[in-house]
Amino acid sequence: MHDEQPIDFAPTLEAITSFLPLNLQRPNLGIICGSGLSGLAEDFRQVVIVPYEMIPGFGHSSVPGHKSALAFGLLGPGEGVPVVAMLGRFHPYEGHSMSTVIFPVRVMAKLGIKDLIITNAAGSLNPNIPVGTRKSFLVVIQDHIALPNLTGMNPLLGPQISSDVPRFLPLSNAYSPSLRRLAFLAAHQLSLDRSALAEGTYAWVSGPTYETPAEGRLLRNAGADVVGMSTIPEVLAAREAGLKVMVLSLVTNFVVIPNEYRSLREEVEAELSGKPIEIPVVQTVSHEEVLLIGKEKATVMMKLVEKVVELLPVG
Ligand SMILES: O=P(O)(O)O[C@H]1O[C@H](CO)[C@@H](O)[C@H]1O
Ligand SMILES: Nc1nc2[nH]cnc2c(=O)[nH]1
Repeated sequence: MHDEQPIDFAPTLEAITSFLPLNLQRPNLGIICGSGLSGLAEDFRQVVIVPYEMIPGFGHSSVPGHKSALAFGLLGPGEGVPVVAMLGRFHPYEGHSMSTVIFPVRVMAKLGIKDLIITNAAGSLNPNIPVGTRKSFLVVIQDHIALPNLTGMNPLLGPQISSDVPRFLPLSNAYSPSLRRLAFLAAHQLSLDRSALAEGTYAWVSGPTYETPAEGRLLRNAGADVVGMSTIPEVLAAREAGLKVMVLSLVTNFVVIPNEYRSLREEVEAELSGKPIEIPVVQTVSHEEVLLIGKEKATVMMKLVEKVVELLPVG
Protein backbone atom coordinates (compact mmCIF):
# COMPACT_ATOMS: atom_id res chain seq x y z
CA MET A 1 0.00 0.00 0.00
CA HIS A 2 2.87 2.39 0.66
CA ASP A 3 5.78 3.07 -1.65
CA GLU A 4 9.08 1.79 -0.33
CA GLN A 5 11.16 3.68 -2.91
CA PRO A 6 12.00 7.38 -2.49
CA ILE A 7 9.65 9.35 -4.74
CA ASP A 8 11.18 10.81 -7.90
CA PHE A 9 9.21 13.98 -8.61
CA ALA A 10 11.34 15.08 -11.59
CA PRO A 11 9.36 13.39 -14.43
CA THR A 12 6.09 14.71 -13.00
CA LEU A 13 7.35 18.27 -12.58
CA GLU A 14 8.93 18.27 -16.03
CA ALA A 15 5.73 16.98 -17.66
CA ILE A 16 3.59 19.61 -15.94
CA THR A 17 5.85 22.58 -16.60
CA SER A 18 6.17 21.61 -20.27
CA PHE A 19 2.50 22.71 -20.64
CA LEU A 20 2.91 26.03 -18.84
CA PRO A 21 4.01 29.54 -19.77
CA LEU A 22 6.69 30.92 -17.46
CA ASN A 23 4.32 33.05 -15.38
CA LEU A 24 2.23 30.00 -14.35
CA GLN A 25 5.08 27.63 -13.53
CA ARG A 26 5.43 28.65 -9.85
CA PRO A 27 1.88 28.92 -8.47
CA ASN A 28 1.50 30.54 -5.01
CA LEU A 29 -1.73 28.84 -4.14
CA GLY A 30 -3.29 25.41 -4.63
CA ILE A 31 -7.01 24.67 -4.62
CA ILE A 32 -8.57 21.22 -4.47
CA CYS A 33 -12.07 21.11 -5.93
CA GLY A 34 -14.40 18.61 -4.26
CA SER A 35 -17.49 16.81 -5.57
CA GLY A 36 -19.35 19.07 -7.99
CA LEU A 37 -17.00 21.98 -7.25
CA SER A 38 -14.70 21.94 -10.27
CA GLY A 39 -16.45 25.12 -11.49
CA LEU A 40 -14.14 26.92 -9.03
CA ALA A 41 -11.60 27.19 -11.84
CA GLU A 42 -13.98 28.83 -14.31
CA ASP A 43 -12.87 32.29 -13.26
CA PHE A 44 -9.16 31.64 -13.79
CA ARG A 45 -7.55 33.87 -16.41
CA GLN A 46 -4.99 32.60 -18.90
CA VAL A 47 -6.12 29.10 -17.95
CA VAL A 48 -4.09 26.01 -18.93
CA ILE A 49 -5.65 22.59 -18.37
CA VAL A 50 -3.33 19.63 -17.88
CA PRO A 51 -5.22 16.27 -17.88
CA TYR A 52 -4.12 13.85 -15.15
CA GLU A 53 -3.49 11.22 -17.83
CA MET A 54 -0.63 13.41 -19.13
CA ILE A 55 1.01 13.58 -15.68
CA PRO A 56 3.32 10.74 -14.60
CA GLY A 57 2.32 9.39 -11.17
CA PHE A 58 -1.20 10.81 -11.21
CA GLY A 59 -4.18 8.48 -11.04
CA HIS A 60 -7.55 8.95 -12.70
CA SER A 61 -10.44 10.42 -10.77
CA SER A 62 -13.36 8.07 -11.38
CA VAL A 63 -16.06 9.77 -9.27
CA PRO A 64 -18.91 11.59 -11.06
CA GLY A 65 -18.52 15.33 -10.44
CA HIS A 66 -14.74 15.07 -10.40
CA LYS A 67 -12.93 16.04 -13.58
CA SER A 68 -9.47 14.62 -13.96
CA ALA A 69 -7.16 17.56 -14.63
CA LEU A 70 -5.03 20.28 -13.13
CA ALA A 71 -6.04 23.83 -14.03
CA PHE A 72 -3.40 26.55 -13.90
CA GLY A 73 -4.27 30.22 -14.18
CA LEU A 74 -4.37 33.66 -12.61
CA LEU A 75 -6.92 34.58 -9.97
CA GLY A 76 -7.73 37.83 -8.22
CA PRO A 77 -7.45 41.51 -9.07
CA GLY A 78 -4.65 43.23 -10.98
CA GLU A 79 -2.06 40.93 -12.44
CA GLY A 80 -3.58 38.10 -10.46
CA VAL A 81 -2.06 35.37 -8.32
CA PRO A 82 -0.78 32.26 -10.13
CA VAL A 83 -2.81 29.30 -8.87
CA VAL A 84 -3.16 25.60 -9.54
CA ALA A 85 -6.41 23.74 -9.00
CA MET A 86 -7.08 20.04 -8.88
CA LEU A 87 -10.30 19.51 -10.82
CA GLY A 88 -11.13 16.26 -9.11
CA ARG A 89 -9.32 14.36 -6.42
CA PHE A 90 -8.48 10.76 -5.62
CA HIS A 91 -10.21 8.85 -2.83
CA PRO A 92 -9.02 5.61 -1.23
CA TYR A 93 -12.50 4.11 -1.86
CA GLU A 94 -11.85 4.29 -5.63
CA GLY A 95 -9.05 1.81 -5.05
CA HIS A 96 -6.26 4.38 -5.07
CA SER A 97 -3.39 3.79 -2.67
CA MET A 98 -2.87 6.44 -0.02
CA SER A 99 0.33 7.47 -1.76
CA THR A 100 -1.61 8.14 -4.98
CA VAL A 101 -4.25 10.08 -3.04
CA ILE A 102 -1.69 12.46 -1.58
CA PHE A 103 0.75 12.59 -4.52
CA PRO A 104 -0.85 15.68 -6.16
CA VAL A 105 -0.48 17.68 -2.94
CA ARG A 106 3.18 16.76 -2.74
CA VAL A 107 3.57 17.79 -6.38
CA MET A 108 1.81 21.13 -5.82
CA ALA A 109 4.17 21.75 -2.89
CA LYS A 110 7.16 21.02 -5.14
CA LEU A 111 5.72 23.46 -7.71
CA GLY A 112 6.01 26.11 -5.01
CA ILE A 113 2.56 26.67 -3.51
CA LYS A 114 2.57 28.07 0.03
CA ASP A 115 -1.15 27.90 0.79
CA LEU A 116 -3.68 25.18 -0.01
CA ILE A 117 -7.45 25.67 -0.04
CA ILE A 118 -9.22 22.33 0.08
CA THR A 119 -12.93 22.09 -0.69
CA ASN A 120 -15.28 19.17 -0.29
CA ALA A 121 -18.91 18.17 -0.22
CA ALA A 122 -19.92 16.86 3.19
CA GLY A 123 -22.87 15.62 5.20
CA SER A 124 -24.03 17.57 8.25
CA LEU A 125 -24.07 15.86 11.63
CA ASN A 126 -24.95 19.05 13.47
CA PRO A 127 -28.57 20.26 13.54
CA ASN A 128 -27.25 23.85 13.71
CA ILE A 129 -25.51 23.36 10.36
CA PRO A 130 -28.38 23.06 7.92
CA VAL A 131 -28.21 21.85 4.37
CA GLY A 132 -27.75 24.17 1.43
CA THR A 133 -31.07 24.03 -0.32
CA ARG A 134 -32.18 27.64 -0.48
CA LYS A 135 -29.21 29.22 1.25
CA SER A 136 -25.63 28.04 1.09
CA PHE A 137 -24.00 26.53 4.07
CA LEU A 138 -20.28 26.38 4.17
CA VAL A 139 -18.15 25.23 7.05
CA VAL A 140 -14.63 26.45 7.72
CA ILE A 141 -12.96 23.39 9.16
CA GLN A 142 -11.09 24.02 12.39
CA ASP A 143 -10.23 20.45 13.38
CA HIS A 144 -10.79 16.86 12.36
CA ILE A 145 -11.50 13.37 13.61
CA ALA A 146 -9.89 10.78 11.39
CA LEU A 147 -10.90 7.30 12.46
CA PRO A 148 -8.62 5.76 9.79
CA ASN A 149 -5.66 7.62 11.32
CA LEU A 150 -6.47 6.15 14.71
CA THR A 151 -6.86 2.62 13.39
CA GLY A 152 -3.74 1.93 11.38
CA MET A 153 -4.72 3.61 8.08
CA ASN A 154 -2.84 6.89 8.46
CA PRO A 155 -1.95 8.15 4.97
CA LEU A 156 1.56 9.02 6.18
CA LEU A 157 2.36 5.46 7.29
CA GLY A 158 5.49 4.23 5.59
CA PRO A 159 9.01 5.46 5.03
CA GLN A 160 9.58 9.22 5.26
CA ILE A 161 9.55 10.75 1.77
CA SER A 162 12.66 12.74 2.66
CA SER A 163 14.69 13.62 5.71
CA ASP A 164 13.32 17.20 5.42
CA VAL A 165 9.83 16.22 6.50
CA PRO A 166 8.91 15.53 10.11
CA ARG A 167 8.53 11.88 11.09
CA PHE A 168 6.03 12.81 13.80
CA LEU A 169 3.80 15.54 12.42
CA PRO A 170 1.97 17.64 15.02
CA LEU A 171 -1.66 18.31 14.09
CA SER A 172 -2.76 20.63 16.90
CA ASN A 173 -2.49 23.56 14.48
CA ALA A 174 -3.30 21.83 11.21
CA TYR A 175 -5.88 24.40 10.05
CA SER A 176 -4.22 27.78 9.60
CA PRO A 177 -5.83 30.39 11.89
CA SER A 178 -4.72 33.18 9.54
CA LEU A 179 -6.44 31.59 6.51
CA ARG A 180 -9.55 30.78 8.57
CA ARG A 181 -9.73 34.41 9.65
CA LEU A 182 -9.55 35.42 6.00
CA ALA A 183 -12.56 33.20 5.24
CA PHE A 184 -14.68 35.10 7.76
CA LEU A 185 -13.34 38.44 6.60
CA ALA A 186 -14.12 37.46 3.00
CA ALA A 187 -17.66 36.40 3.98
CA HIS A 188 -18.14 39.77 5.66
CA GLN A 189 -16.87 41.67 2.64
CA LEU A 190 -19.20 39.67 0.39
CA SER A 191 -22.11 40.48 2.76
CA LEU A 192 -22.85 36.77 3.19
CA ASP A 193 -25.48 36.01 5.78
CA ARG A 194 -23.78 35.24 9.10
CA SER A 195 -25.41 31.80 9.16
CA ALA A 196 -23.96 30.89 5.77
CA LEU A 197 -20.50 30.23 7.15
CA ALA A 198 -19.98 28.05 10.21
CA GLU A 199 -16.89 26.65 11.93
CA GLY A 200 -16.66 22.98 12.62
CA THR A 201 -14.90 19.65 12.87
CA TYR A 202 -14.70 17.28 9.87
CA ALA A 203 -14.88 13.53 10.38
CA TRP A 204 -13.02 11.52 7.78
CA VAL A 205 -14.42 8.10 6.95
CA SER A 206 -13.25 5.81 4.19
CA GLY A 207 -16.59 5.44 2.35
CA PRO A 208 -17.88 4.50 -0.17
CA THR A 209 -20.91 3.72 2.01
CA TYR A 210 -22.71 6.61 3.65
CA GLU A 211 -23.18 6.40 7.41
CA THR A 212 -25.69 4.25 9.23
CA PRO A 213 -27.74 6.21 11.79
CA ALA A 214 -25.66 4.66 14.60
CA GLU A 215 -22.40 5.68 12.90
CA GLY A 216 -23.75 9.19 12.43
CA ARG A 217 -24.56 9.34 16.15
CA LEU A 218 -21.11 8.02 17.05
CA LEU A 219 -19.40 10.73 15.01
CA ARG A 220 -21.71 13.44 16.32
CA ASN A 221 -21.16 12.33 19.92
CA ALA A 222 -17.43 12.34 19.25
CA GLY A 223 -17.68 16.02 18.34
CA ALA A 224 -17.81 16.05 14.54
CA ASP A 225 -20.00 18.57 12.71
CA VAL A 226 -19.64 17.29 9.16
CA VAL A 227 -18.51 14.03 7.59
CA GLY A 228 -16.92 13.12 4.29
CA MET A 229 -14.66 10.64 2.52
CA SER A 230 -11.77 12.87 1.51
CA THR A 231 -9.63 15.85 2.52
CA ILE A 232 -7.76 14.57 5.55
CA PRO A 233 -5.07 12.69 3.57
CA GLU A 234 -4.51 15.93 1.62
CA VAL A 235 -4.34 17.98 4.83
CA LEU A 236 -1.69 15.63 6.23
CA ALA A 237 0.43 15.74 3.07
CA ALA A 238 0.13 19.53 2.96
CA ARG A 239 1.12 19.96 6.58
CA GLU A 240 4.00 17.53 6.12
CA ALA A 241 5.23 19.79 3.31
CA GLY A 242 4.86 22.89 5.51
CA LEU A 243 1.89 24.39 3.62
CA LYS A 244 -0.79 26.51 5.25
CA VAL A 245 -4.18 24.84 4.88
CA MET A 246 -7.76 26.01 4.81
CA VAL A 247 -10.64 23.57 4.34
CA LEU A 248 -14.13 24.61 3.24
CA SER A 249 -16.94 22.06 3.33
CA LEU A 250 -20.11 22.60 1.35
CA VAL A 251 -22.89 20.92 3.29
CA THR A 252 -24.93 18.93 0.78
CA ASN A 253 -27.09 16.69 2.97
CA PHE A 254 -28.02 15.72 6.48
CA VAL A 255 -26.70 12.51 7.92
CA VAL A 256 -29.77 10.81 9.37
CA ILE A 257 -29.20 10.34 13.10
CA PRO A 258 -32.51 9.59 14.82
CA ASN A 259 -32.32 9.23 18.58
CA GLU A 260 -34.94 6.53 18.58
CA TYR A 261 -35.72 3.75 16.20
CA ARG A 262 -39.33 3.21 15.22
CA SER A 263 -40.56 0.02 16.81
CA LEU A 264 -41.43 -2.59 14.23
CA ARG A 265 -42.99 -4.69 16.97
CA GLU A 266 -45.46 -1.84 17.70
CA GLU A 267 -46.11 -1.44 13.98
CA VAL A 268 -46.92 -5.13 13.53
CA GLU A 269 -49.06 -5.19 16.67
CA ALA A 270 -51.01 -2.13 15.46
CA GLU A 271 -51.52 -3.76 12.09
CA LEU A 272 -52.78 -6.97 13.72
CA SER A 273 -55.21 -5.01 15.87
CA GLY A 274 -56.61 -3.33 12.77
CA LYS A 275 -55.19 0.12 13.63
CA PRO A 276 -52.23 0.54 11.30
CA ILE A 277 -49.96 3.44 12.22
CA GLU A 278 -48.40 5.86 9.77
CA ILE A 279 -45.01 4.64 8.61
CA PRO A 280 -42.51 7.50 8.33
CA VAL A 281 -40.43 7.71 5.18
CA VAL A 282 -36.77 7.04 5.95
CA GLN A 283 -34.53 9.64 4.32
CA THR A 284 -31.51 8.49 2.39
CA VAL A 285 -28.62 10.35 0.84
CA SER A 286 -27.36 9.94 -2.72
CA HIS A 287 -24.36 11.20 -4.64
CA GLU A 288 -26.82 12.75 -7.17
CA GLU A 289 -28.16 14.92 -4.34
CA VAL A 290 -24.61 15.78 -3.29
CA LEU A 291 -23.77 16.86 -6.86
CA LEU A 292 -26.99 18.82 -7.29
CA ILE A 293 -26.43 20.91 -4.19
CA GLY A 294 -22.75 21.22 -5.05
CA LYS A 295 -23.65 22.55 -8.51
CA GLU A 296 -26.28 24.95 -7.18
CA LYS A 297 -24.09 26.32 -4.46
CA ALA A 298 -20.62 26.24 -6.00
CA THR A 299 -20.91 29.91 -6.93
CA VAL A 300 -20.86 31.03 -3.32
CA MET A 301 -17.90 28.79 -2.58
CA MET A 302 -16.17 30.20 -5.66
CA LYS A 303 -16.81 33.82 -4.64
CA LEU A 304 -15.54 33.12 -1.15
CA VAL A 305 -12.37 31.48 -2.42
CA GLU A 306 -11.77 34.36 -4.83
CA LYS A 307 -12.23 36.91 -2.07
CA VAL A 308 -9.82 34.99 0.18
CA VAL A 309 -7.27 35.05 -2.65
CA GLU A 310 -7.79 38.80 -2.95
CA LEU A 311 -7.14 39.18 0.78
CA LEU A 312 -4.08 36.93 0.91
CA PRO A 313 -0.97 38.86 1.95
CA VAL A 314 1.30 39.40 -1.06
CA GLY A 315 4.61 37.50 -1.20
O1 LIG B 1 -15.14 14.93 -0.47
P1 LIG B 1 -15.56 15.08 -1.89
O2 LIG B 1 -14.58 14.51 -2.83
O3 LIG B 1 -15.93 16.52 -2.20
O4 LIG B 1 -16.91 14.23 -2.10
C1 LIG B 1 -17.84 13.78 -1.14
O5 LIG B 1 -18.93 13.34 -1.88
C2 LIG B 1 -18.77 11.94 -2.20
C3 LIG B 1 -19.99 11.22 -1.72
O6 LIG B 1 -21.17 11.77 -2.21
C4 LIG B 1 -17.55 11.47 -1.45
O7 LIG B 1 -16.42 11.43 -2.31
C5 LIG B 1 -17.40 12.53 -0.40
O8 LIG B 1 -16.10 12.60 0.15
N1 LIG C 1 -19.40 10.11 4.46
C1 LIG C 1 -20.16 11.02 3.86
N2 LIG C 1 -19.66 11.72 2.84
C2 LIG C 1 -20.46 12.64 2.26
N3 LIG C 1 -20.21 13.48 1.25
C3 LIG C 1 -21.32 14.22 1.05
N4 LIG C 1 -22.26 13.87 1.92
C4 LIG C 1 -21.74 12.89 2.69
C5 LIG C 1 -22.24 12.13 3.79
O1 LIG C 1 -23.38 12.27 4.24
N5 LIG C 1 -21.40 11.21 4.34
